[in-house]
Amino acid sequence: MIAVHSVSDAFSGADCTRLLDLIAEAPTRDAGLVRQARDHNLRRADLVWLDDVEGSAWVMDRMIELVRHANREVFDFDITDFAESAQVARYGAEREGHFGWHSDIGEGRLAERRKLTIVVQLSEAHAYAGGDLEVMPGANVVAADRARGTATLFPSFVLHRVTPVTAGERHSLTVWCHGAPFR
Ligand SMILES: O=C(O)CCC(=O)C(=O)O
Ligand SMILES: [Fe+2]
Repeated sequence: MIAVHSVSDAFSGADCTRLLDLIAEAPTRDAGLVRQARDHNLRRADLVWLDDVEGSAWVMDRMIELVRHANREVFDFDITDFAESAQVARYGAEREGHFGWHSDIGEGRLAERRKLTIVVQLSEAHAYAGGDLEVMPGANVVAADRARGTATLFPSFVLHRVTPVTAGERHSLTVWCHGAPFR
């Protein structure tokens, strides 16, 4: 089923703060830890992979529970694993952080097996202007709920984007679920 599914309060405000604090403490000078997206026209964001962040295992535990429910109730996809690290992205107004229209299913051993994408809003909605996550499950564009702690789930093949941040900064958590290719 092609759907955009929203779960409010997937994370509490305290959870969001705890995760952002972990990221802030991470040794960002380690070149392997904070990576820049390569094509700056498509994407401008700073990325941290949670696999590199000590003490963040609880985040994936929560995501697994969330997906278990959502997949049973809404998607019913064949999901077998979480083959990639979760990612925290920061989109800042200083360079109009954004991510153009794209599908998460791409070339590559892992990206081609993506089935479900989950994005959690880690910032307060009023902490930034622009920075809307927009999803296009059909002819219409659906704007994700900006409320902090809300999780937005959609099939990974569905086009989506993050509009440029024009003030403040937006943090998001993205997790992918994997399985046999769609057929
Ligand atoms: O930050 C977001 O809201 C979306 C991130 C995204 O689309 C991705 O990492 O593929
Ligand atoms: Fe994406």
